[in-house]
Amino acid sequence: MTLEDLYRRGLVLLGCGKMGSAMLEGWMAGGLPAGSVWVVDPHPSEWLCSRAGDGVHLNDDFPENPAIVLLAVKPQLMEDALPQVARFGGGGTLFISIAAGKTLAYFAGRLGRGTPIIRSIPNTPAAVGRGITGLIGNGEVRESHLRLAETLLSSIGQSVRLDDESQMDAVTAVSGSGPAYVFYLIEALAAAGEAQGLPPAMALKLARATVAGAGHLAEQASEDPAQLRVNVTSPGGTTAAALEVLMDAETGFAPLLRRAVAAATDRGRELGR
Ligand SMILES: NC(=O)C1=CN([C@@H]2O[C@H](COP(=O)(O)OP(=O)(O)OC[C@H]3O[C@@H](n4cnc5c(N)ncnc54)[C@H](O)[C@@H]3O)[C@@H](O)[C@H]2O)C=CC1
Ligand SMILES: O=C(O)[C@@H]1CCC=N1
Repeated sequence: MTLEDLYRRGLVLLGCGKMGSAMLEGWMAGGLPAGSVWVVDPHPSEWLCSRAGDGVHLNDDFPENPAIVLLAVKPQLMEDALPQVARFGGGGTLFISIAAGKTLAYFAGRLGRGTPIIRSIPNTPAAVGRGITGLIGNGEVRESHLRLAETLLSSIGQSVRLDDESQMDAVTAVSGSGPAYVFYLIEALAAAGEAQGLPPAMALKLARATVAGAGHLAEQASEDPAQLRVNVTSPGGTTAAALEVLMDAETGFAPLLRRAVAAATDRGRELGR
C-alpha cells in the first residue's frame, strides 16, 4: 500500500478533535488532498468545518474502500463509535488507532481477525510538524503498511517502532502526554519568575522562549542533555543553586516525574480494560 493508494482510495477519520485535527492539519500542510479525506465527527470544530469548505468530506457517505481508517475518538467512546467503520475490517483497509490504552486485541475482536491494525500514540506538536509517534502493528500488518504509516507520520514529525505492545502505555505516558508536562513547566517557570517580581507578560515570554529554545538545542546539539545542562552550570553560580533544589533525590524533579509518568502509565492500562 502506497501514498498514491491513500490519495486514491481515501483516508477516513473516526473522530477529529484535538489530536485528529493536529494530525490532519499536518497532513494537509504536507500535501494530502482535501478530497481524499472523510471525517466522521458529531461535534465538528470551527477549524474542521472550514476544512470541509476546502473539500474535506465531513459526515458524508464513506468511500467504498478506504485505504486507511484512523481511529481518533476517546478510548471511553470507542465502543460506541467503532461500529460505524467496522464494515471496513477484514483485510483491505488498514486501521490506525491513536487511542490511549486500547489494545490490538481489542480492535481485532471488533474488526475481525484478518484486519491489519496499527496501534499508535502521537502527540500534539504534530500540528506544527514536530510530533513524535510510537507505533506497533498486529500480525496482519505488513512492512508496506508500516512504511505507509511512517511516510504519513513523517509529515507531522518523527516516529518510533515499538519492540512490543507492552511498551505502549509507557510511550503514552512519556511522549503522548509529555507535551502537557512541558506546557505546565512553562506555566510554572513563568509563575516562579512573577514571584521574583517580573511582570506576568515578560515572565511568560522568557519562560516560553527558554523552553522552546532549550528543546531545539537539545534536538540539534551533538552533546547529550546532561552535558547541555553542565554547559549552563557555572560552579558556585546561579544554575547550581537552582539545580540543588531540582535535583534533590527525594523532593526534586526526577522522583516527581517518575511518579507522574507511573500514574499516566497505570491510567493507560486502566483505559485498555
Ligand atoms: N490529545 C492528545 O494530546 C492525544 C490524544 N490521543 C488519543 O486521541 C484520541 C482523541 O483524543 P483528543 O483528540 O484529545 O479528544 P477530543 O475529545 O478532542 O476528540 C475526540 C473527537 O471524537 C468525536 N466523537 C465523539 N464521539 C464520536 C463518535 N461516535 N463518532 C465519531 N466521532 C466522535 C468528538 O466529537 C471529538 O471531536 C483519544 O483516544 C486519545 O487517547 C493520543 C495521543 C495524544
Ligand atoms: O490524556 C490522554 O489520555 C491522551 C493520551 C495521551 C495524551 N492525551
